[in-house]
Amino acid sequence: MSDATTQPQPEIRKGLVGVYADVSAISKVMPETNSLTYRGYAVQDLCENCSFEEVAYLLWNGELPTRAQLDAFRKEEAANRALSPRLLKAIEGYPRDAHPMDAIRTSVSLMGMEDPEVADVSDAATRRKAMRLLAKIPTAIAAAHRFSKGQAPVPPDPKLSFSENFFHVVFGKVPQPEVVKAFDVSLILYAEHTFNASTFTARTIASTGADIHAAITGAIGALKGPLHGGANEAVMHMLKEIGEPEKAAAWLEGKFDHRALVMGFGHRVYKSGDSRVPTMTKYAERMAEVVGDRRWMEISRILAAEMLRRKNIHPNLDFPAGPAYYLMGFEIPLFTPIFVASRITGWAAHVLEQMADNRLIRPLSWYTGVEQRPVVPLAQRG
Ligand SMILES: CC(=O)SCCNC(=O)CCNC(=O)[C@H](O)C(C)(C)COP(=O)(O)OP(=O)(O)OC[C@H]1O[C@@H](n2cnc3c(N)ncnc32)[C@H](O)[C@@H]1OP(=O)(O)O
Ligand SMILES: O=C([O-])CC(=O)C(=O)O
Repeated sequence: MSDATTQPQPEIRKGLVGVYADVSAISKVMPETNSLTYRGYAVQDLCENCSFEEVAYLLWNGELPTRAQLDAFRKEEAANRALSPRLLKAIEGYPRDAHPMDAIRTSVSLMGMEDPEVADVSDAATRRKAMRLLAKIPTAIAAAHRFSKGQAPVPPDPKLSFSENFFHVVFGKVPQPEVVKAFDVSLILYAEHTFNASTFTARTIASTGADIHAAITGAIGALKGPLHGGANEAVMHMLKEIGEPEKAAAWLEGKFDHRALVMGFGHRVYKSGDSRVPTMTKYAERMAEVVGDRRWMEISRILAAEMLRRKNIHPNLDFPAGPAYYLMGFEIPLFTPIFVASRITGWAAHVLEQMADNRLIRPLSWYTGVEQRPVVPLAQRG
């Protein structure tokens, strides 16, 4: 019998809208004030005063590092950046046209098979594995990207900061400090955001007792979707499709006519503005000045104003991040992998938190299918 024939249907919150699934001490989203804190620090404050490495340390340890703690953290991260020759060879063998998100998902899965502590799900081993993932993910993203273009990978440089090294492994050079700072800020803004879909995926996988590589592989799969992390790529495709500021309003009107989604707008939790957008927009504007191309920010400005006026919908972080990465010189398919390189910090913090006080995540479904019925043997099914 279907559940519906025996009992009244309980309240079902489709998409788990508004459901508190657990407690967490990592970050807090306050939609009523459009604000976000990591371990009690406002994200804007962290962006102006800290490096991405300090924020990674904060997310994993609960406190900002002292100078000595930061030096040790940086040293360990830098020392773990290289990939094994076997992993590099596997990456070289990926299909040339594979999406970089599929490539990094597969690379993280392979890192798990190679990791000497893969089966150890203790807190200490999971922290060491999180560090190895943080360090190796940029190298793996860049290697797949370069192989796909017929270029040799650039070995990571342990003397460079996390953000400098990201540019180094992708392009073979580090841009001016202003560009590196804008990139570092984007990583801080992308690092953590409570129980979003990919983080919840990571926690669900960790709740089964599986290891962090399994959890992060699943999280990357969840992040790829255009309703989540994939939106930063979709935003840039949209801006390029519009092409010129004069065409933005008419283009949007066409979307309204078809009730289509406009990428980079809307959010499950923030309904009156994403806390991270003003900071990211400021740095995207700086990139437009550095590059001397205001077109994308001008189109963005018109879209944001019209979306607000016509639909009362605000942009989310992916909206300014897309053009910022484009202006920094990244190819569009690298945008969501950059999100991975940052969010590994938040994901790992949640995996550790889930493991520290675990209960298997297993909700219920309300059955609405056909009534129970006998199996008709194959010979009698016609
Ligand atoms: C880093 C991140 O992951 S941020 C999210 C990135 N994703 C995107 O930018 C994709 C575009 N946005 C969306 O698809 C949605 O806003 C989501 C998935 C982010 C949030 O979805 P929900 O919380 O389910 O929003 P919900 O569907 O309730 O939206 C309320 C109304 O606004 C509309 N709406 C929401 N976002 C958009 C949008 N981007 N374009 C047009 N209309 C929108 C919905 O259609 C809905 O209208 P209705 O009441 O007439 O049906
Ligand atoms: O919180 C969400 O649902 C999506 C988001 O903004 C993020 O993961 O950064």
